Amino acid sequence: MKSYDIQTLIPPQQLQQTIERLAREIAADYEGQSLLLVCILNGSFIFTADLARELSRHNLEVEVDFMKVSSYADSESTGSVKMDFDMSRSITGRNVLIVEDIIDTGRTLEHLLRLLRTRDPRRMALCCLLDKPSRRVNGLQADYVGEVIDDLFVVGYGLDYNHRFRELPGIGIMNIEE
Ligand SMILES: O=P(O)(O)OC[C@H]1O[C@H](OP(=O)(O)OP(=O)(O)O)[C@H](O)[C@@H]1O
Ligand SMILES: Nc1nc2[nH]cnc2c(=O)[nH]1
Repeated sequence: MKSYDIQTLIPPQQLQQTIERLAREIAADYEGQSLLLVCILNGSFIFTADLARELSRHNLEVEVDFMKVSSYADSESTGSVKMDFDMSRSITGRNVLIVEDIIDTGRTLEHLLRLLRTRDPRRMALCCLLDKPSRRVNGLQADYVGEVIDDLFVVGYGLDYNHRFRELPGIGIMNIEE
């Protein structure tokens, strides 16, 4: 049986402070406007919920929608993402904020942004909780970044290892011992 060693990287209190800061930055940019948060499933479900609740303390109209995408194995050559689950409404003319748990190589979001731009949003921006810039294979940069982390495999707060550990309240570094 495998045992898992998870070492705390970002405790819940620090995540809360980070989300409060992100909400302030976003609210300053969209003051008095409406904003559609697009939660990229699965990993972003907790982050999106907490960010939406934090944004409710500011002066903007927030809606939330969901989509689930995965990169094709040959996505670099096809430039496409597989749409597992699309959002339920039009984004044409809307302020859209894509909410991601983590940006690693940047491939998923590069392809997703290209797809969503064809739907003519008014303004589209990207918010990620965790950013691993050392892993990037393209120039992708988020507009709002929670925490920059090293090239470590992390779990918790929505992020999984083999579908487990999404429920952990903080972010931990996963060490796998066979
Ligand atoms: O920058 P990239 O290298 O493309 O990786 C980032 C993607 O990987 C994770 O999703 P994952 O495929 O693990 O799915 P999940 O959110 O359903 O767990 C994360 O939520 C991003 O969508
Ligand atoms: N759970 C998890 N998913 C990822 N996808 C890309 N990087 C990571 C990571 O560190 N943890």
